[in-house]
Amino acid sequence: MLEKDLGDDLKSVLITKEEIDAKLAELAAAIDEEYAGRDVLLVGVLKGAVMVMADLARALSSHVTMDWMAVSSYGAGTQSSGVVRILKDLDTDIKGKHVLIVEDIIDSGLTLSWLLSNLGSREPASLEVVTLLRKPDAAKVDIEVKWVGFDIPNEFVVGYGLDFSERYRNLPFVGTLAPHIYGGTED
Ligand SMILES: O=P(O)(O)OC[C@H]1O[C@H](OP(=O)(O)OP(=O)(O)O)[C@H](O)[C@@H]1O
Ligand code: HPA
Ligand SMILES: [Mg+2]
Repeated sequence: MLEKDLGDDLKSVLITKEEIDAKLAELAAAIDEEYAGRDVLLVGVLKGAVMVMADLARALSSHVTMDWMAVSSYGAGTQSSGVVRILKDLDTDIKGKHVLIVEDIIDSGLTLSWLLSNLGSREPASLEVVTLLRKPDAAKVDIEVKWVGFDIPNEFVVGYGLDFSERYRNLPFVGTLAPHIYGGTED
């Protein structure tokens, strides 16, 4: 799957496109069951969640609407700064709506923890989270997440929406970055 001419930028493929597709179908079935007969507003967290949102939304049978929020805590680095900034707010008033936050990754959990309290204060009827990836060993805050695709090791990953300095988002799989790209040490 390295046909996109990545040279030696990647250390390994962690999750293949086929594994992502199968997992999203599984998550979509569980989400459809939970929201049966109810409208759900999917809130995608830009930019990383674009691929998850696009593929998950198409796998759902529920009536959904979509909105987007852009926040940033990483800038160009590989460590969360912990300081969350709103770059784009929702267009929708979520009061009384069933809101499902769609994320690509929960790493330290700081972004999501902040989002949950921010969106929670807007009085949605319900507020849940679906994330494709989570790094349990990197958690700095405890968050309850209803739907998790894959728990992964505490390594910086790219692809399927995830970037390093805005690159690699368009890879169809999730891979780990070679240390020489981000200045880490070989192991
Ligand atoms: O759990 P945390 O340590 O807070 O990290 C998770 C967040 O970091 C990434 O976003 P980023 O700020 O890099 O923006 P991007 O989606 O535009 O790349 C990712 O998409 C999550 O939103
Ligand atoms: O491992 C990661 N890769 C890319 N972006 C991220 N944002 C949080 N963690 C990561
Ligand atoms: Mg990023």
